Amino acid sequence: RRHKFWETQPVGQFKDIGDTSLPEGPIELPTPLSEVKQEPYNLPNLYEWITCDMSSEDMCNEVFNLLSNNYVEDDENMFRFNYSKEFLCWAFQPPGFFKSWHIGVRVKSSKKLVAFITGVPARIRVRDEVVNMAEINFLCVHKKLRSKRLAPVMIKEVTRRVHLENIWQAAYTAGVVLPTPMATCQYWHRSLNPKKLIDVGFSRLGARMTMSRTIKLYKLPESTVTAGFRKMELHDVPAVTRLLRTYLSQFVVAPDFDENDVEHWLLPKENVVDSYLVESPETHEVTDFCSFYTLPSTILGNQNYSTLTAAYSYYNVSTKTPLLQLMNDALIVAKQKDYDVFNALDVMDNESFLKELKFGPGDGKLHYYLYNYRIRHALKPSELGLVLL
Ligand SMILES: COc1cccc(CC(=N)NC(=O)c2cccnc2OC2CCNCC2)c1
Repeated sequence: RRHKFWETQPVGQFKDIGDTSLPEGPIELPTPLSEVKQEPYNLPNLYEWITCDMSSEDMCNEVFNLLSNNYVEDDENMFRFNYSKEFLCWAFQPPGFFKSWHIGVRVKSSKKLVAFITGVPARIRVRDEVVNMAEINFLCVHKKLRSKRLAPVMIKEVTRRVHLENIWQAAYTAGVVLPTPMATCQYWHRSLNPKKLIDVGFSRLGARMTMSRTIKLYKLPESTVTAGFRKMELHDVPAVTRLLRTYLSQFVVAPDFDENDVEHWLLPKENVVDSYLVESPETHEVTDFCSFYTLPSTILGNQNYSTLTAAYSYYNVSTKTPLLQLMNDALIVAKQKDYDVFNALDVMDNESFLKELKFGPGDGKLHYYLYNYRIRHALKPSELGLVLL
């Protein structure tokens, strides 16, 4: 019964791998809006759809609580993502967002929220085509309702609502292999608080290593080293947009950010996203940029700690400061802000600094997917310029 659902969907199928006769691009053509199913898909009897209005505090709380207790855990079920409420409100409401793409499932009787899925609009370039897509994320079914086949109907419903907005492609990631990854990335972790990471079982003491030797190994300077390194501010949006668009143009798949997108996704927001840039002291030109987003994890079953604070590498551009030095300054800032760990994928040019900055490989992979868009060969991570939350 592997992939019974995905075999029915317009995605690259395993049987098509290597079939060079199939053209790159959309798999199915758009249908006239009048032919898109007008009413929601049927849910099992006890459940009903709800469109989640994330501008409502109560709704934000319900979504936060569902995800906090039921969203993605690591392979050993020791940690669970714990996105903050302000992070979720930010993630769901970028420029041009559609409320109808914030989809929940309630129990009819109790009105309890038991499942969720979101889409946000994104212009994503694939080679030289800019495609209007939906970024699908935060698919979550309550632990008690797993294997009731709710996920396929939720995916079909968000697809239907995306089609109603005349959008026919999507991008998503998963820790599992589905038909068919457009890229498969390795994740890496850089310890900032090695003692806590070892205490909670995130890391293990290296062979022939003592704790004090390990703490010394990961020690970072108290302050950043690059002249002109500072937090990004609103007036930097045009310069950062130019820098980012030029940098991302080299990748096969990357967001087509404009100034509105940069203002939303990259302007620093407390406890959500941090962005820094290098402004040349001589010319006042913005030459480099680095950013990370804040995604804590609940530590499941540890007496001394309840939360792992993690920074996730977002978009980084180096044109003058060596990327190694720029990212070391990002580590220094993350340590100053008391993060426990700094995570990164081996996408873009990240491979060039991971080992040297003492990142260790994680125990899993993150697979990237496109919906209704065929890429002839899976991309190398270094060809991918897209980071999803
Ligand atoms: C440490 O706490 C965890 C809690 C849940 C899962 C994992 C492992 C994992 N699955 N990690 C990643 O997917 C990951 C590792 C490095 C960078 N980005 C990542 O995922 C991002 C992007 C995809 N959506 C989730 C966050 C770790």
